[in-house]
Amino acid sequence: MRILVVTGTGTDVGKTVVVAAIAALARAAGERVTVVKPAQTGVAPGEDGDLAAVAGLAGPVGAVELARYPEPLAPATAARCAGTPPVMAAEVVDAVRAQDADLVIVEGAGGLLVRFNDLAETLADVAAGLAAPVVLVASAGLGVLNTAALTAEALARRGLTLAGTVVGAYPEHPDLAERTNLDDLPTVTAAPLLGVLPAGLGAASPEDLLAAARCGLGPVLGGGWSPRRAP
Ligand SMILES: Nc1ncnc2c1ncn2[C@@H]1O[C@H](COP(=O)(O)OP(=O)(O)OP(=O)(O)O)[C@@H](O)[C@H]1O
Ligand SMILES: C[C@H](N)[C@H](N)CCCCCC(=O)O
Ligand SMILES: [Mg+2]
Repeated sequence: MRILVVTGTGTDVGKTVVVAAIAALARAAGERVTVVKPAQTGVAPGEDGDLAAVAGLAGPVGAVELARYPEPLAPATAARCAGTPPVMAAEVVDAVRAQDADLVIVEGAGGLLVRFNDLAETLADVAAGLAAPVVLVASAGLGVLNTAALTAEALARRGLTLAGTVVGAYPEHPDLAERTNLDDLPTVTAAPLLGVLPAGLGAASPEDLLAAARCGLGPVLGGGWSPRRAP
């Protein structure tokens, strides 16, 4: 079973779309895919969260959501507000390891060091517990070089592997920063740019999502990149 941890340079940068694109490619290759969302915030009980979005974009996948909090906040804060138990990194690790799938993709909430609980556990602890590589989903525009570099540094400090960066929502008419960022992201993260997905895919059909994934991520996935096998 391969495991991939997906984080972002922030919230709303296209992590869910990138998760769906990777899941669609894996499904098209005949793989059984499960997506794990440790903590879904900002969504009420019964409403569609990120896992429903992934299923709508990528087709049927295994889906595991360990906790849901209605306030649109970091999971630790949202759990405190709700007065319900927070998610612990060890339970995320256990839930991932319990899956019967060829590929398990774990999507964090917001960026890497957003806290799951008041013990200051984050997605970085989950990646460490799983010895899994991390994919960084980056925003496209001015400001991302700093947040991408900070994320890469935080991963390196913890001995975690940054598989590379994917720009989650690239505009049709990029400005100067959006164009030059494609050159600079690999430099400031010391990791490859794995792909670029066009903006607007959140509303795409499964067919269009798969086509965009093949163009925007397929050459990388087909070119030998693969998540490290879990121990
Ligand atoms: N179903 C959808 N229809 C239209 N737009 C969408 C849809 N889902 C996401 N988007 C848009 O795509 C962009 C990226 O959203 P996405 O949910 O992938 O971000 P994220 O990085 O996963 O955020 P989070 O930290 O909340 O998980 C946002 O601008 C969002 O408004
Ligand atoms: C509600 C939102 N869409 C995310 N799920 C949570 C993002 C938390 C970000 C916290 C922060 O970095 O300040
Ligand atoms: Mg998301």
